[in-house]
Amino acid sequence: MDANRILIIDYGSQFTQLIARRIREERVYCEIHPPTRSLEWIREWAPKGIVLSGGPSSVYGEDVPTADPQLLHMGIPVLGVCYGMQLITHLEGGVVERGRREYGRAHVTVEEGTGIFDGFPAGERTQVWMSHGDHVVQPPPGYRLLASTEGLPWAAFAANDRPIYGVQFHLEVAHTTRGADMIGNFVFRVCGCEPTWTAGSYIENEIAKIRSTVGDAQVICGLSGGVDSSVAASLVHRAIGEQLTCIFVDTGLLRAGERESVERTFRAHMGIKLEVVDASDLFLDRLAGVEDPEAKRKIIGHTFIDVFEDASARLGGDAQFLVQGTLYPDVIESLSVKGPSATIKTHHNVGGLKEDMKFALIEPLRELFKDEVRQVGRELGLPEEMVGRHPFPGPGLAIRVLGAVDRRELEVLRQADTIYLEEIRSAGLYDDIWQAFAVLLPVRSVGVMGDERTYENVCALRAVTSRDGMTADWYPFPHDVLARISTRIINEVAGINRVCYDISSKPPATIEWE
Ligand SMILES: Nc1ncnc2c1ncn2[C@@H]1O[C@H](COP(=O)(O)OP(=O)(O)OP(=O)(O)O)[C@@H](O)[C@H]1O
Ligand SMILES: O=c1[nH]c(=O)c2[nH+]cn([C@@H]3O[C@H](COP(=O)(O)O)[C@@H](O)[C@H]3O)c2[nH]1
Ligand SMILES: NC(=O)CC[C@H](N)C(=O)O
Ligand SMILES: [Mg+2]
Repeated sequence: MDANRILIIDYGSQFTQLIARRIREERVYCEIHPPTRSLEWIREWAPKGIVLSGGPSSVYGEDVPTADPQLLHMGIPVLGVCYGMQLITHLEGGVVERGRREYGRAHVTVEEGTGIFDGFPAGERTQVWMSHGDHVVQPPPGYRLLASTEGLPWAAFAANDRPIYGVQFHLEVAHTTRGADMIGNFVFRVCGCEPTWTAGSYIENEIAKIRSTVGDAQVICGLSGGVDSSVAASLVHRAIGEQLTCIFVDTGLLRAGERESVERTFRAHMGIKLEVVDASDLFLDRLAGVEDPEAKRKIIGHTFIDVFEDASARLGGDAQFLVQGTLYPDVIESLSVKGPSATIKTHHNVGGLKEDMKFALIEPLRELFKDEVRQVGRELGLPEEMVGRHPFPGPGLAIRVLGAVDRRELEVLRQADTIYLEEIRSAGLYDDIWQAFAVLLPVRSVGVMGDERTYENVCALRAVTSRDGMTADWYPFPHDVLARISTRIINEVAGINRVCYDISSKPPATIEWE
């Protein structure tokens, strides 16, 4: 286990994940946990430093998340960001006041170039990003000023006798120009971490963990052909070899030709036992008439597990473990166990699991972001055609045919999606885009084709750029490419007479429509 690790306590800020990203970019391992973790738990976890995130609450509010005041006296360095700084102030006897809301760009002047400002000359003015309504008016006794802005006398402070720091601004966002320097200073200079967190060290740790968990039991892996499950399978295979069998489920919700292409690539590159199960009737029957997106997701999650249990019994083995390619964002967005962040949607492989499932889960990528998984995949020697694939969600086309799903609509969407991706590839844009897909809307519009009136479905196209799927922006296609895609879909796909392009970012939208 990596001894160089930082604990992030999540007070519910939309930027908490970014703090984790920035720390990992410095090659230091970190995890996000809720404010309810006890001091004993923290001592056991043994972080070299603790970051208290921002959050929507006010320290004087009722029932607001807090911390044990002893947290600041454990001998572990602490950095409070925004709400985190206000909380330190409150716990240590300073004063926080409401008023003077400030959002966006500001400039701090560094008073003292030490600690997190190491290497900043005193008097340096640097751009930061603010998002707060409360602020520190009087620091706790024994704290001194590190930085201020024109309107904000206490923009950053430090305790005199302990490595405790607070910043009112968000050093984790890209708009804080020297935020990475400040985070680097905290983890290396203040906490004394080493930059040991690499894909290679991660693989070694995980292999050891998997071996000791599994022993000589049989293991199955839900393999979708996507990046995450391929990397997970390859990692587990390295750990336990022939004890692993992969199961690819044809859900009836896959894209055109997907089953064949996954089988082909996997058999060519992986050398792992593979079972292909056709469960399309089961999935489609259970989904018949179901309109609500969350209900659809839960049915799909349960059905996956039923199919895995069935396949495991048929294979004669009593597999005790199920490997899934679950990632950190799946977990963060599905559950609120990690803290006060809200449930956005139930990813089929997390919140959608059956309660009485007979497998124990092995999820070696559960703490990683997508781009980190790609790095691990490259390190494991997987081909670029697997590692560079756009993500495709387990619930597949069921969350892209909006509302109730049937075979006819799935087929219409499949045709549109194929054309869309063909054109993206032939324009050479596949690798510039993080994820692209078509959505079939349950809306019909009037058109005219060859002098005949048509009354058919609308198709929406989505393409986004992103780094880890947590935030995303719409992709600015060249207009001629959009024009070609639209013409081809309307001309070639019976059932669609209008094409729209989705220009929403995440947040406030999400990448998928359901
Ligand atoms: N058709 C499928 N057959 C078997 N398992 C599946 C299938 N689809 C999804 N899964 C399981 O659900 C997990 C989560 O799916 P998800 O789409 O997030 O990951 P992925 O498919 O492995 O990678 P990617 O995000 O690149 O598509 C997968 O890692 C896999 O374990
Ligand atoms: O395996 C999955 N099971 C799911 O239930 C699921 N829901 C969304 N996604 C994928 O996750 C990323 C973020 O999607 P959203 O912005 O729509 O939440 C995007 O890449 C989505 O395609 C899923 N993947
Ligand atoms: N982003 C934050 O952490 C905000 C903290 C606090 N609620 C404020 O408005 O000042
Ligand atoms: Mg997938």
